[in-house]
Amino acid sequence: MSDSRRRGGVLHFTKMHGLGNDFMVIDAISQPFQLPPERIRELSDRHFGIGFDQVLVVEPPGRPDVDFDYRIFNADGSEVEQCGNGARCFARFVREQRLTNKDRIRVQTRAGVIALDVQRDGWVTVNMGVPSFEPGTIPFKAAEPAVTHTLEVDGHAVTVSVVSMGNPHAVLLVDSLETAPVETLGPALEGHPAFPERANIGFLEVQDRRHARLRVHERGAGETLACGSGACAALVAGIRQGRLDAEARLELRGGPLSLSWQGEGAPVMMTGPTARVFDGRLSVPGAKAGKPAKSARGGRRRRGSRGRQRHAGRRRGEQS
Ligand SMILES: N[C@@H](CCC[C@H](N)C(=O)O)C(=O)O
Repeated sequence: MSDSRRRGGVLHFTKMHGLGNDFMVIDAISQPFQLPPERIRELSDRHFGIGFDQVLVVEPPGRPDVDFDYRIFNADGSEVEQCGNGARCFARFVREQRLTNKDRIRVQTRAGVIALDVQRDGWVTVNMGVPSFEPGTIPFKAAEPAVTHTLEVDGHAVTVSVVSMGNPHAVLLVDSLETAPVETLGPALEGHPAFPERANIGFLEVQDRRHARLRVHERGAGETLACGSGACAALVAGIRQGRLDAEARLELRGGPLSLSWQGEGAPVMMTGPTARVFDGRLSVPGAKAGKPAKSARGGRRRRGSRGRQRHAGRRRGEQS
């Protein structure tokens, strides 16, 4: 390890994206990681910072049956449970950094363990876990689970399907993505009192039983070009409303994802591409003074122990 890295003054990162949902990816196994929420907010800025929707952090495993711990921070600095597009980039990153050579990688998120399968063509299939419709799990304020719920927003009734993919989602069926009020209804529903921990809001236009289009206003990031967990939530909502088959292709603003869900109790499978954009170095003068970011749930997370050394092999600009 170089002197500057030992001093903790430089943070190495990699910029990646999954269908334009973009990330600052940090190897926190071979270097210390401390970015306070206000610094994440600054760095996420597309004019004054690096520009990203989420920060993804690779940590040593906290338990023996997983390969890594996977932490996620939204552009607003909040720590969250799940990021599907990020999970695919995570798999590519740990392999290219030679942190593992496995084709199947098990990672611990705040929402549980997910499995990442690297395909021969470089695409990654993620087992995103079993969706939950229990209001308390999402969390969502309702007496009992239902396929749809009605919320009031500015005096208007809005019908949503709510689902937890580890993180909270609401999905609205719309006639057209072009006229869907994503910019106004997205933020209004994200902060609706029925979602005590806010929510990601998907607008789903079903084309036929195996094809749909989706825009997502993400909690803590605004509208993004794609949201993997949002696509999973939209598939599940479309199936439960009788509009989609068990396997479907969802077209997001940044490109398509292939998804499948075999029904109640089964996990959602998501397959899509990843892209590595560039490697960078960041000066972090206050690194040692930083505190762990406040989570979207309001708690603070324990730092994992630092164990393994990385054998760095940096490559640039490769996309698959
Ligand atoms: N872009 C992600 C989701 C990231 C977290 C989300 N904004 C939240 O707050 O739950 C994805 O691809 O799933």
